[in-house]
Amino acid sequence: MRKVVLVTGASSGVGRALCQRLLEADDGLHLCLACRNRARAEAARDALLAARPRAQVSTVQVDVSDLRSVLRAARELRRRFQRLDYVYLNAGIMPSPHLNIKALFSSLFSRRVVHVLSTAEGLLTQEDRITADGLQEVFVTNVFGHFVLVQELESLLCHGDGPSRLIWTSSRSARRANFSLEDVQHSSGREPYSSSKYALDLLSVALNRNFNQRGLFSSVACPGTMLTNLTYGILPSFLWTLMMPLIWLVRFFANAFTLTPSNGAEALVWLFHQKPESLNPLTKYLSATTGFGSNYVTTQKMDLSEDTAEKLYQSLLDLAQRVRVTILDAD
Ligand SMILES: NC(=O)C1=CN([C@@H]2O[C@H](COP(=O)(O)OP(=O)(O)OC[C@H]3O[C@@H](n4cnc5c(N)ncnc54)[C@H](OP(=O)(O)O)[C@@H]3O)[C@@H](O)[C@H]2O)C=CC1
Ligand SMILES: CC(C)=CCC[C@@H](C)[C@H]1CC[C@H]2C3=C(CC[C@]12C)[C@@]1(C)CCC(=O)C[C@@H]1CC3
Repeated sequence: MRKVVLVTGASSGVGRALCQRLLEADDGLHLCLACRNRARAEAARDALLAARPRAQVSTVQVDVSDLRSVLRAARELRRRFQRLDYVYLNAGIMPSPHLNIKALFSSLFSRRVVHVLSTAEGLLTQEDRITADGLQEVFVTNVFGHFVLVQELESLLCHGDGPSRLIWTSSRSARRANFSLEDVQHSSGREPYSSSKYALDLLSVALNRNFNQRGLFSSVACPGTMLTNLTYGILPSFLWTLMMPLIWLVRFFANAFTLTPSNGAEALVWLFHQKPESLNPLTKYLSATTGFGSNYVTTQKMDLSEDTAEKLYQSLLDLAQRVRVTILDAD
């Protein structure tokens, strides 16, 4: 039977490159591209099939920031499939980023330069907004919409017939100091992106605790810094092009500059090939590229407590319950 792999945010960037690399490794897969824009999803599907005609590629429309759309997509997936072997929870946003140029320059002359250039600590803030469901957009897109999707797909993921896998696209910029259990949506801070990535690291740990016995395993990967629509929102493409000689030099010291989405997909593809029991739930798997352009996977112990992970999980369960009631009342 063909393995079924669902990828959110498959229409561009690392999600699209991941699909291409998965089919290069095994064109006997069924890939389902979960995208918010139908035309971009179809274009990605056509390009994948042109390169691998033997593969099966389908699309499903989902806007993970809109919970009605998530419920609709999950219903459609339950209708189409009996099981999902892998779900890549990859769609993500960083809206209206502001790069602190002064902090960037001073970091270039500090001893923490490699750390700052790998994590963007102290360099970036964002403007968040509230969605029609009354939730913070970065939180709902990067974390909560995916959480509700996983809940809705439970019957396809916990089927008792071998393990299923969740693989989250996190980030090296996930930072404990930017997350608070009292404000899980980061409604009162200026670093919602970092907070959301830290929240999904916690969530992955909690999902392992609650679902491993039922055959569902969750992992967290970071693709490194790549040139995608997300990073072109931070600086325009011509500036990236101008900085490229400097970045190639920096890459000899900072392995996080994977630069292309295909390089960035390294850890996500590597995880696909691993036995879930062999993975550490408290480890983040990082794509890395050497100064000479070779890709490899490295690991980082996540800076979190299992107690906080469980508390976040419980608060997301509560929130999901409340939101469902509101949606059902309105319909
Ligand atoms: N670029 C980088 O350096 C890094 C990126 N990441 C993470 O990688 C992931 C992919 O980003 P990347 O490839 O860089 O950027 P892209 O902007 O190229 O890709 C983001 C993908 O998410 C989709 N998406 C965004 N919002 C929604 C939504 N509401 N519903 C459904 N899909 C949505 C986009 O769809 P559409 O095509 O319609 O816009 C797109 O396919 C993100 O989670 C990001 O945080 C992590 C570390 C570094
Ligand atoms: C000289 C040089 C390397 C300049 C680049 C400066 C900045 C534009 C980058 C430095 C650290 C980068 C970074 C990201 C974006 C680009 C930088 C701020 C991310 C925030 C992209 C999305 C992530 O998930 C994490 C990345 C951390 C590092």
